[in-house]
Amino acid sequence: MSSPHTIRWGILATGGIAENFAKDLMIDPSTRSVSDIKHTVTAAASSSSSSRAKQFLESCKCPASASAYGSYQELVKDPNVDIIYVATPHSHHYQNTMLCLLAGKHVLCEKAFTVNAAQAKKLVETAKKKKLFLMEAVWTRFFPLSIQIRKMIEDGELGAVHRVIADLSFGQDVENTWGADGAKHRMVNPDLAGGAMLDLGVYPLTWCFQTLYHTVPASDRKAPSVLAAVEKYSTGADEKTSILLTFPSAPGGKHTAHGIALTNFRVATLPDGFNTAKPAIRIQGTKGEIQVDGPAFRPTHYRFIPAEDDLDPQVVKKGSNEKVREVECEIPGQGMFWEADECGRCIRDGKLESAGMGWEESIVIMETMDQVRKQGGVTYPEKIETTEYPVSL
Ligand SMILES: NC(=O)C1=CN([C@@H]2O[C@H](COP(=O)(O)OP(=O)(O)OC[C@H]3O[C@@H](n4cnc5c(N)ncnc54)[C@H](OP(=O)(O)O)[C@@H]3O)[C@@H](O)[C@H]2O)C=CC1
Ligand SMILES: O=C1OC[C@@H](O)[C@H](O)[C@H]1O
Repeated sequence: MSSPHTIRWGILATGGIAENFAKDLMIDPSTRSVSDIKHTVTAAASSSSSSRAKQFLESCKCPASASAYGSYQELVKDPNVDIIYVATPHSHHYQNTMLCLLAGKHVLCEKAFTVNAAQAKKLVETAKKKKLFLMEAVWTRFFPLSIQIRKMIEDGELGAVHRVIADLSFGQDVENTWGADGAKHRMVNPDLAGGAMLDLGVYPLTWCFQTLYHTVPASDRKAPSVLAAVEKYSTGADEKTSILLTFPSAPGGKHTAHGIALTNFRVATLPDGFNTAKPAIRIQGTKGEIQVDGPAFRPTHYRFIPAEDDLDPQVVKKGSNEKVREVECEIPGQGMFWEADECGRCIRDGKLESAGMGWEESIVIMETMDQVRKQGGVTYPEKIETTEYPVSL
């Protein structure tokens, strides 16, 4: 057996998700039955200070040899780094990712990829030109659960898929309840491209796209039409966003399908939290339905409910459907290592983009979100919408 390929990560920013990601990189891949890829963290950078970066590396139990930088500019020059994980707020993804690419580093950039589609296209153009790997960090797509569900759809187990309903809502009233500075929190602060859609809505959109778009042959994929209802906080960021997508060419035939993506900061997907075994996502086909229990970003359980032969609504049936299949997909850690493994394999194999979260699909999703924002009148400051580089934020 050949030895595993080791990928050397640099972590750009030291906030909440950077910590989860770096800790996942440190988990032995054999615990998830992976033997071809290994990860190490060789550097981290904080825009506040090198001591913050050092403290971060220590708390994530990264190797003692890892370098701690007090600026992102220093990190991108480190020759011991292969790929950089960008974990800043949405507003900064374009500038930070461009910095890495222009310095010759591969990049995994947190969701939402950018503020708008124009920025996403520029990053892709740059990665292509510089022959570098680039991927939006939609970790959920790389869970075995997501891969299994996409395969079931591709294999026709659901028949013709006509509707997907997906929700990720936190009833948190962020602006008013997250302390005196609640309105400045990255989730609702327009200066940081906050808002329910860019922060949470990407997950219900991911479920609509990975089931209704990704599962049809690439040559048949067509962008959906978009209808949105959007309500805003006093900050100007969206707090309730409901999106109705019509996909012209859905899996299982040449029919249309509706994708309904819901996100909301005032009410939760389930009022009793995320632990209840209730669906946050429903994928409905002519042969049956898959229900995925929430939360939409890190689901661990789904059930397949085959359609009854007799769907006559006049016939009232009692008792349980014995053909229902419950599937538990355990996650040994936070679950961010699967997207990291994908980056490692792509870099090892000289691929610039991942088949699981390809450039074109990230761009189509950003275009969808551009349309939602336009319909809902959500705007962000020009300096974070621009494709100019460099811009100081
Ligand atoms: N995949 C997932 O499950 C999750 C993804 N995310 C995504 O990750 C990104 C970061 O989110 P999260 O870690 O929760 O955010 P945090 O606020 O916890 O961290 C963001 C970090 O970005 C850096 N930063 C640079 N400039 C700024 C600025 N002007 N304001 C605030 N922070 C700045 C800071 O690090 P430093 O001082 O070290 O430079 C800061 O700690 C977002 O894109 C979010 O959507 C978030 C949560 C979960
Ligand atoms: O990506 C995310 O998923 C989990 C949420 O807690 C977080 O706010 C969001 O950014």
